Amino acid sequence: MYDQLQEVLGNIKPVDNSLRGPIQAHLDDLTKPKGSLGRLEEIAMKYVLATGSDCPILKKKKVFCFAADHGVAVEGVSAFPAEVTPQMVYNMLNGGAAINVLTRHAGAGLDMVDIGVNHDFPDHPGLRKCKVRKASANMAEGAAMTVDEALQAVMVGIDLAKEAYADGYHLLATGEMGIANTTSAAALFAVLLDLPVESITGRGTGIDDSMLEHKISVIKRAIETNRGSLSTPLETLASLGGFEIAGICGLILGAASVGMPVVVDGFISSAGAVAAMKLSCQVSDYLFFSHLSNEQGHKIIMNKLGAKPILDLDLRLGEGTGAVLAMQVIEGAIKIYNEMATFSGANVSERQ
Ligand SMILES: Cc1cc2ncn([C@H]3O[C@H](COP(=O)(O)O)[C@@H](O)[C@H]3O)c2cc1C
Ligand SMILES: O=C(O)c1cccnc1
Repeated sequence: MYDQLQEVLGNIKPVDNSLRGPIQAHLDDLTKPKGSLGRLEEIAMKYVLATGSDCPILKKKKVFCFAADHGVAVEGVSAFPAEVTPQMVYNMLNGGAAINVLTRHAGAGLDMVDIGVNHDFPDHPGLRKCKVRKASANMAEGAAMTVDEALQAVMVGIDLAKEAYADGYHLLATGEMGIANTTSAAALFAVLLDLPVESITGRGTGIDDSMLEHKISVIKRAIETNRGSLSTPLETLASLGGFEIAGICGLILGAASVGMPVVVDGFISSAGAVAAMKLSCQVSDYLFFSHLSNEQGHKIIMNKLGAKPILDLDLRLGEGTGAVLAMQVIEGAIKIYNEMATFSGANVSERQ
């Protein structure tokens, strides 16, 4: 499996920056003052570079919402019990969660992925059964996953991205559900981005001051406990991550390896993205960060990555909710690129 991952990493190519000039010339030729569509123009530039096509297509889009349980939940780091993870997966399969409403609104597909929930789900057309194990282990007492399990979860994400590409999807988004996963995400940021734990640990589902202090101490203990196995990004992901975060990392790598852009949701999905960025320095060319999460530290993380999230709506939910909203902004940017009239008179069909 390690060889398969290396092959995928080898297939992630830097975008062709020689296309920047012609793309900018087209944006400047659109019937508007130069630069007046602001970030929409940056987004169009990024999407066109990522796909490498002067006539970009953005029609089929899908959110993959990865669900998993976390052993560290027993430390009392979330405002909700672990049982909420499978309950929310059922809610999502029944169409009643926030992500269902927003994917319907956006005309996007939604696949739920059980990659590590501590529950046996019946078959359901909206559920991908890809469980690696029923919950990660408590990272405060040892590695959350073995390296082999983390690799398996990364490969699940890679395979789903490649399958979506083969099915004709143009844009993917990440989402997640897993009680206590802001604890894992914060631990990963602290180690992978060398940031102080206090600066990137937030209230998640809404914990109070004393629980926040406790959460910070649990994360510090997890980092100390796993100190001997944090030397590579994959080892760090295994020691401190979770199955859904590893799956998100894989989805990003798989999509980038076939030249398909991915929208990264909030705080937790960003941890999967950081792991992917540590495994491949080219992958960021294919990533859109959907929104600035209201979770403490996300701004510090975005600044450290030099990333400019598309939206800032004080969201702090996850599931892929910000990502699917941002997909619609990206769609607007691509319609602008493809459909506006130009000063020089060239229209889309002529460019085709
Ligand atoms: C009902 C409910 C729906 C959710 N949807 C996403 N999350 C979000 O909250 C969790 C992370 O926060 P923490 O680390 O504090 O547990 C994740 O499941 C995340 O997706 C939810 C949480 C709850 C309770
Ligand atoms: O931004 C997120 O992904 C997030 C923040 C808080 C709780 N759950 C998810």
